Amino acid sequence: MTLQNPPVNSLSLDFLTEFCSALEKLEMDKSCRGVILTSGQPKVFSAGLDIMEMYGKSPERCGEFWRAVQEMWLKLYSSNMVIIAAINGSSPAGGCLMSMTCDYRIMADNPRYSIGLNETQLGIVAPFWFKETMVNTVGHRTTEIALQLGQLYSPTEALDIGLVDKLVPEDQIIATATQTMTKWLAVPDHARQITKSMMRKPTIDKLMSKREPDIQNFVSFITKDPIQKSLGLYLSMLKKRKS
Ligand SMILES: CCCCC/C=C\C/C=C\CC/C=C/CC(=O)SCCNC(=O)CCNC(=O)[C@H](O)C(C)(C)COP(=O)(O)OP(=O)(O)OC[C@H]1O[C@@H](n2cnc3c(N)ncnc32)[C@H](O)[C@@H]1OP(=O)(O)O
Repeated sequence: MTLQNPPVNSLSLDFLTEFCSALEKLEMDKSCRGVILTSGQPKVFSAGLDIMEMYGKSPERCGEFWRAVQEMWLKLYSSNMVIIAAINGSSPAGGCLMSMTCDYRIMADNPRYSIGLNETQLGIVAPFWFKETMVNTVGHRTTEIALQLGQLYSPTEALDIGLVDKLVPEDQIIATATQTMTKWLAVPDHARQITKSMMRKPTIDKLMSKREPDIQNFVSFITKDPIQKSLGLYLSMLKKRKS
């Protein structure tokens, strides 16, 4: 699957809805056992959640957006398929979350790229299921530091902490992902799927049992004046950086 939402593959409500529907089709297609997730945009895997969906929007719209974010996470994290992230660009925040739901992460070895959960840098807080996905990937202590600082890691640093599994030159990323897929698909599906579910079920069940309160929490947090102000400042910083 190639992410195509120019310019930076930000995860808007429309994009998430289309993504989930495409993933569901593949999930139901018995001939499809694995997916390589990559970006069709230069330099960026995904810029994370579309900040415009969280800024100046009505509570109803924010709730609808958050349900779509939950759905994307649930579909990816609980997929029966092998999902390999070919991270061919920067992957902050929601982009990092998306990568962490995959079974294996291969990143382009380019020091200009970065990956991590940088929410605190925007004045917002990574929800418990973002946090738990990171704990399940890199461990508790590393997550504690990463989340409080809102740390973005270079590919080499990300490899060091286990946030990604392999670095390769960018032009070899799909070939490496394909070779890796062959190795993963050599394992009998049922045994691998049960094992994957055993590892991830507690985190998935936790969100499933708290979906509505999690949406309420998000809406009440994101619509607060100081949070809106932080997001506004961050957006203008992003635009200014360009000029
Ligand atoms: C106890 C209480 C607990 C309560 C908890 C409850 C709920 C939790 C609440 C909130 C959690 C919300 C979680 C959010 C997670 C997220 O994903 S937030 C998004 C974070 N993303 C970022 O910080 C990335 C920002 N972007 C960049 O750093 C760069 O754009 C890039 C990705 C590195 C690419 O750089 P590049 O130079 O190639 O591109 P530009 O910077 O020039 O960008 C082009 C264009 O795109 C716009 N843009 C970039 N990122 C986003 C984005 N995420 N959303 C929307 N728009 C984006 C940028 O502004 C440019 O626009 P233009 O100037 O109009 O062209």
